[in-house]
Amino acid sequence: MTDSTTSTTVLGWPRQGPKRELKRAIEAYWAGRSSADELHDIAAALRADAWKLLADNGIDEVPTGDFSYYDHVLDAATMVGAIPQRYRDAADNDLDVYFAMARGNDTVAPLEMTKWFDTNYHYLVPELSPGTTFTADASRQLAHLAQATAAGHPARPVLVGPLTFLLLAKPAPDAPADFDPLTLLDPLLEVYVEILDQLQEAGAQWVQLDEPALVLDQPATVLEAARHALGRLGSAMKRPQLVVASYFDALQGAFEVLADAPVDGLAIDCTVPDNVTAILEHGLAGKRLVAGVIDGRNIWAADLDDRLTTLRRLAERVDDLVVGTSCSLLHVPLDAAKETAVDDELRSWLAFAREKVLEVRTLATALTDETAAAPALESARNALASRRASARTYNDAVRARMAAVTDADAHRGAGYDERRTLQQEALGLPLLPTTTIGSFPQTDSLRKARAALRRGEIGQAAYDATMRDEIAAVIELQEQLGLDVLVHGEPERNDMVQYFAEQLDGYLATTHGWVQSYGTRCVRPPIIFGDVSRPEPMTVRWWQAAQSMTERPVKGMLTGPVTMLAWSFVRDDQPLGDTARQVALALRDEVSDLEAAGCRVIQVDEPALRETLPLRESDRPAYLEWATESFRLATSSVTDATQVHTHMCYADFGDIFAAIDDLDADVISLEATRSGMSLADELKESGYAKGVGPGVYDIHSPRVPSSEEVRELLQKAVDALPAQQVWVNPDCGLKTRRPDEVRAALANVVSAAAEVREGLSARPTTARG
Ligand SMILES: Nc1nc2c(c(=O)[nH]1)N[C@@H](CNc1ccc(C(=O)N[C@@H](CCC(=O)N[C@@H](CCC(=O)N[C@@H](CCC(=O)O)C(=O)O)C(=O)O)C(=O)O)cc1)CN2
Ligand code: MET
Ligand SMILES: [Zn+2]
Repeated sequence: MTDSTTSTTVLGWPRQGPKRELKRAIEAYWAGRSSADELHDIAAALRADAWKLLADNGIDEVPTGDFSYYDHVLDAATMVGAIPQRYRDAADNDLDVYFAMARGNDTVAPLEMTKWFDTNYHYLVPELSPGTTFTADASRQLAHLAQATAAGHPARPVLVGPLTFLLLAKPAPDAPADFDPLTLLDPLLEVYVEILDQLQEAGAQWVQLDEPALVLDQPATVLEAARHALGRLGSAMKRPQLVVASYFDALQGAFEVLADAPVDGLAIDCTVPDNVTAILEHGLAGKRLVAGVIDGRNIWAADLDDRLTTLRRLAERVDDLVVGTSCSLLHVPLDAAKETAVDDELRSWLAFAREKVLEVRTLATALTDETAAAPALESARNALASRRASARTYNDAVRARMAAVTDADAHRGAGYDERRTLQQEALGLPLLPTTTIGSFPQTDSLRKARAALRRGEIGQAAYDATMRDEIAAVIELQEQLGLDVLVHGEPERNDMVQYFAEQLDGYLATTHGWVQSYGTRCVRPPIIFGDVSRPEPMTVRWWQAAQSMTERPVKGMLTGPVTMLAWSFVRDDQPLGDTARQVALALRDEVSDLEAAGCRVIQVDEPALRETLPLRESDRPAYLEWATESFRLATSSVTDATQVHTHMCYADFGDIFAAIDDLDADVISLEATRSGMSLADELKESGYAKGVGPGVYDIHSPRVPSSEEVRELLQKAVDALPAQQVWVNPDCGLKTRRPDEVRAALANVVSAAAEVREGLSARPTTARG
């Protein structure tokens, strides 16, 4: 960096590669089709390409160590030696121990996985206990740093910070339940000190410590711990300069802690106006500011004039200004220019990771030399003007319909008890009814058929026939297994959000826009660019096909409005609640059409309801209001005898039981296995009184649970809850599992349900059917 130009960086970068090469390499290693060395080579080449792309596009300092084989929180756990003994015993080399923690193996279940703040990225929850001894292992960080340095890139290792690490961790199974991981702060800090020493020794000028947990509502004790932690790291004898990064929301009280800390820089999310105000008001006491003015989480080309104004104001207040992204670009796809199926006008509105790098560069250039940046600023201005003026974002019919929505539209006719009676009459289900969450394995042959259709190698009729065959096989399997409420298996879906987005107006699906969701699993979040409506039925023919093959009820299967938003890139030009209502009305049409076709059980999945909950408590009531209302708007057109199901997975449901109740769904299935069915007690305490299926089969692991394991979990559920309330189902859909795993696991689920049912009928007082 020279004095005359403003420096640039990004807080992190997508890991999968332009063609998801990392995914393929890791899955090949898992399948025994390639060696660890082959995996390491492919990964190293992807890192080299990524850093070169950054450097070629004017990024001065590249992030390193954020490139993970599975998850950066798991990497942090490994780095500090927080590896529970059962994983050390479960494999004979470090890489396989790592993957055992991530996804389990034949001998051990994986760590719990949950959402990274309010994103669709998932991390593995570190397990800590009073006996945890931290040990430093910076080998990964050192190797990546050495690789970048050798390639000539100024590099900045990125580490999950010690506070966020502890705040995201949970007590190990053998720890006292009230054990607070924060009590381990001091020993953990000593390990960080050691790692910082090693990184400095290896030539790192700067290290980035990610502390996004500081944007959550934290009690004074945690802010005090933050002060203490940064004090300790800041006073380390030998260390690189430290930049502490926070993102996703306003820092509020934590701002002062950071501004006062004896560290050298702060990376602050400057897409949050409160954060900019705090910097302008209080300054940063001489620290470097990595100003995160480019949104790392959405895909709209930025208003560069507006961003430049912000940067100029910041530049007056801080001495050392670096232009950057608000967070890691992990959450956006790589390259909008690759979306050649999108017309030029629409594509000009988009900025994926590569385009965001160019925006960062343009802003930095403009700060010192506006003439040099003028052409880029001008083209950004044009793109923005074209989007703002476009008729494609506006639909009169949708607007008129939104305006006509009444309160009654968002409410069922009768109350739950009355509906329950009518539904039981219509469906005649046994006690502890068994069902699945919707998807059956997405096999290679299904994906190949879809790819062939896309390439024009087969026609629509042949494709549909393949899907019908699959539906027939899935229906037959469920009948053989003895499940009570069946599903068609979702073979036709590439993804539960993208599939619907492709059929809705106002939505744009991408071809190459992959974003990591967890481990090697990726999604292509579609883009809501305009008013949303449903031109024609989306699922009815698949449901009809399935129902024509069986006497048992088949669930209609849709993705709910909140999840459609949460797993898409959303408009930034209208309130989220308005977009949610538009999607809800489109889904309402589908719900009505399913019911008209004879469907009596309709599931509308809302797995993203919890993750979309604003990080700050003060923003939550308004969100929950529009979120629950839009779900009810989507589902309330049906008669009382039609059973509405919903489903949610991997979340702490504790803080949203009231909202779950507000959805007024007749039955909800929830993930519960990895937390050992502690959910059942929480449900009991909450007083939740509608149908509920706490999951008894962890579908995120290839492990097949034994019938005994399932029975124990289910027994816990019926011990806590009235049996007539309880449904039996896996934690989530089965699309990521292999057919043989699914058959074996579901057989155990069904037999466990039968055993528990039998046990209950031996004690008739607890089981009124
Ligand atoms: N959007 C979303 N978010 C979610 C979930 C979800 O289901 N959807 N579930 C939770 C967990 N997240 C998940 C995310 C992804 C996957 C997943 O299985 N993803 C698949 C891709 C799914 C997909 O889009 N499939 C397409 C494209 C498949 C593909 O890779 N095709 C090949 C070619 C086909 C071939 O020859 O194999 C290609 O395009 O290169 C299809 O089936 O049509 C993967 O990573 O492998 C599962 C769970 C939370 N968040
Ligand atoms: C991530 S929630 C998934 C729900 C969906 N119906 C499925 O089974 O795949
Ligand atoms: Zn799920």
